[in-house]
Formats: sequence, structure tokens, C-alpha cells
Amino acid sequence: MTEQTSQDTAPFGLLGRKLGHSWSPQIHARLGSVPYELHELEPEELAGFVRGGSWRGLNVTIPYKREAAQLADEVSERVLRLGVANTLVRRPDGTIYADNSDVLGFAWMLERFCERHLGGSAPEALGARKCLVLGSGGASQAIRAALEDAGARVVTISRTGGETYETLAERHADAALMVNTTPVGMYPNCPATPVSREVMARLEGLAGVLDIVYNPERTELCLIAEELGIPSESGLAMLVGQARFSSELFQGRAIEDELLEKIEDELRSLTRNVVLIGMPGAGKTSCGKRLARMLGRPFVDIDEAILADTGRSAAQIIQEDGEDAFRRVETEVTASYCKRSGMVIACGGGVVTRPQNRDLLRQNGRVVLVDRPLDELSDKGRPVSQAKGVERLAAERMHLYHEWADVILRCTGSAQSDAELVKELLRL
Ligand SMILES: Nc1ncnc2c1ncn2[C@@H]1O[C@H](COP(=O)(O)OP(=O)(O)O)[C@@H](O)[C@H]1O
Ligand SMILES: O=C(O)C1=C[C@@H](OP(=O)(O)O)[C@@H](O)[C@H](O)C1
Ligand SMILES: [Mg+2]
Repeated sequence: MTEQTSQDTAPFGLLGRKLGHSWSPQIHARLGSVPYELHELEPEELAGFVRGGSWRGLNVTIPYKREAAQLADEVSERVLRLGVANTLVRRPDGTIYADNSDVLGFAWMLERFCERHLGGSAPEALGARKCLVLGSGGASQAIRAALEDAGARVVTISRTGGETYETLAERHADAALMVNTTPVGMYPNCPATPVSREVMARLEGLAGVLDIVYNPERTELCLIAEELGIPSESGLAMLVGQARFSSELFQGRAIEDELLEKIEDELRSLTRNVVLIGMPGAGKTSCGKRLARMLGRPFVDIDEAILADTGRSAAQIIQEDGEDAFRRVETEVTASYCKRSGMVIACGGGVVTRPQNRDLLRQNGRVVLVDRPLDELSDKGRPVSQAKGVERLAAERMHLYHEWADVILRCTGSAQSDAELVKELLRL
């Protein structure tokens, strides 16, 4: 038996400047790279920590990927090619090896996407075809490398330079794939998109859209693609994929694809919101409160949040300022909660009256229609129901509730058992 050195037990970790948002500790815990610590360093602390600190394996994020490559004793071919590293491994002899698992993580995501949606492997689906890469920053490099490895003809679109967003539609209608590598659309500045619906609709050859942003789960770019019938995926698979290849290097063993897909599913289900919609008085608020308690998640009722924000109830705003004014406030408050993660959200019954609210709910949420027979709905304190009558309101809205919903909850008669049913329906 060999004696255990301090190097065998030294921690893994992530190196960067601001890391509050990171999902890496959770992912590496599932992959077996523990303990995994966060190191927020100032530029002048970097070299000392990398060369002399106590660590066994490190991930590196902005703004230190270039320095990480330079501080290593030996680098992989990928790092040599790109000049940036996101993985450092301390070898038994104390020397440092650098690799770039961003390229591998994206290549893994790309391969799976091509197999699932484009009818073959990445080289089969993309070989000699035009792929658009949005953005020319650090992340763009890794994505371009993976696409070039698959044989694609890569065109980089940026705000300045030869190929811009303005000329995209007229010059690249033949592109097969579009990949966003910019931070546009990333939480908390979401929804936002680097390419408008109008421009994407003009790209007639477009067969797939990928986004490396993973929060929200569906970026606006992906939602636009979905609406146009183009397969899309945002960046969770790349995140989990790069962690996998780093962990393999850290631990010196292979990790199976099945575990990766399991981790992706777990993260999706933990971070997705549960969004309740339905007729006023159907039981969204009552069911949502119980569901949140059951799942140990934060709960927000949009009407209550409006009251807290404005000091006036929904009914009061409608009566004093009119329904249009209320709808504007409702959209604002709905937007601010629906971009968060892991919440239970009870919407106001009228959320479906504004088409733009749909993507707000869907970007990070599974939408549940709380469906209760009309003759059981209370119109107490609900001016819209009182003014129109429940029957007419239902005639106007029911098709929208059904279109917007991912699943339908047929109410059981008790809010508690309704909440249990939602938990079951969404496998939470
Ligand atoms: N599953 C249920 N069965 C019977 N009554 C319910 C149920 N859920 C809620 N209620 C009652 O119906 C009324 C409206 O519920 P609420 O949760 O405020 O609906 P919403 O938020 O959809 O307008 C309340 O009086 C509530 O106690
Ligand atoms: O359906 C509507 O237009 C409304 C529903 C209410 O919420 P509930 O559905 O929770 O009653 C509240 O937002 C407002 O009175 C308007
Ligand atoms: Mg309510």
C-alpha cells in the first residue's frame, strides 16, 4: 500500500474572480470530485495560488483561462491551439498539466444534438455546412474549435467586424446551425436575444439552434427557435459535459454518459419553476402554497407580490387605474419572478391575456393548468370575473390556458391533494 500524501487528499475547486452563481460544486459532487471549493482571486493572487496552493485539480473560469494555460508546465494540444485552459491537474510529481474541457463539453453536446435532431453524427450532419457562431469572445473560440473538428464551415458574427448581425439574414440564409456564445439572454438580464425572431425566420436553411447560456433553461433565442419549429437546446449539457471531462482528468477514470444525463435531469428539475395558471378562483394560490411547502421551495403569488410592490391589491389597481394599467404591472412583476429558479409561482388568472407573458413563464418553468369546473369558481374580490361573468371569461381564455400549459391538473376537491398531484405529474 502506498502512503497517502497530502496531494491525494488536497481539494478540487474552481478558480475565478466572481463565482457566486456557480453550479460547479453541485455537479462535481455528483461526479465524485470532492471536496470542491470556490476560489475567488484577485489577479495578483493567481500565480501564487496556482503554483503553490494546496489543490489537486482546478477548473478555471473568466478572467483567468489564458493565465491558467501560461502557468502550466505542460498543456494539451487543445490548449496549445486555443491558448486558453479551463482545467488544471496537479500530477504526482508536482507538475501542472492544463487542458480545455470546454471544447470537449461542447463537442459532447453537439454530437448528441446532431444525433437527436439532425439525423446523424456531427461530422455527418455538419460536414462542409455553414455554422454561425454568435460572438467572438473567449467562449466563442472553444465552440469554433469543436465545430471545425466536425468539419463545419464556421462564420463568426459579431457587433463589429466583417460579419455583423445587420447583414446576417441576407448573407447567411444557407446556415445549418446557429450557436450563441455571447452572454446575451443570461440571467438576470433575461429574456433577451442576440438575434430577433424576424431575422431567424429569414434563415431558411436553419436546422438547429444552440445556446451556451444555461440559465434560464430556455433562453429567448431557444424559445424563438422552438416557435419557428427549429430544434434548439441551451447550454446545460455543455456545462455538465465540461465538468465531466475535467472530473475524468482529476480522478483519472472514465465517467459514463448515463450519469451525465441523470445529473442534467436532476439539475433541470431542481432549477425549473413550477408555474400555475388557470381561471380566477380555480385554486392556483392555495395549491401553490401547499406545493411549495411540500417541496421546500420558495413560493410567490404574483397578486401578492404586486400588493407588496405597489401597496395596492390587483382588484384596487383594476378599479382605480383600469385593466390595461394592471396588466402592465402584472407583466413586470411576473417577469421579475419567472426568471428566477426553483420557485413555485401562482400567476394571476389573466396572465394569458398578454401574449408576451408566455415566454416569461416558459423560459424557466413547467406550466401547470389548474382546471376546476366553472360552477365551482369563486368571483369574490375578482373584478374581472364579476364584470364579465365566469362563463364569458372562460370562453375567451380557456383555449389559451390549454395552449400555454405543459400539463393539466384536474382538481380533486382539496388543495392539498391537488398539490400532491402536481408533484406527481411533474415528477418532483
Ligand atoms: N382544490 C380546491 N377545492 C376546493 N376549493 C378550493 C380548492 N383550491 C382553492 N379552493 C378555494 O377556492 C377559492 C379560490 O382559491 P385561490 O387559491 O385563491 O384561487 P386562484 O388563486 O386560482 O384565484 C378559495 O376560497 C379557496 O379556499
Ligand atoms: O383573471 C383575472 O383577470 C384576474 C385574476 C386575479 O388573480 P386570481 O386568478 O388569482 O384570482 C387577479 O390577478 C386580478 O383580479 C385579475
Ligand atoms: Mg390567486
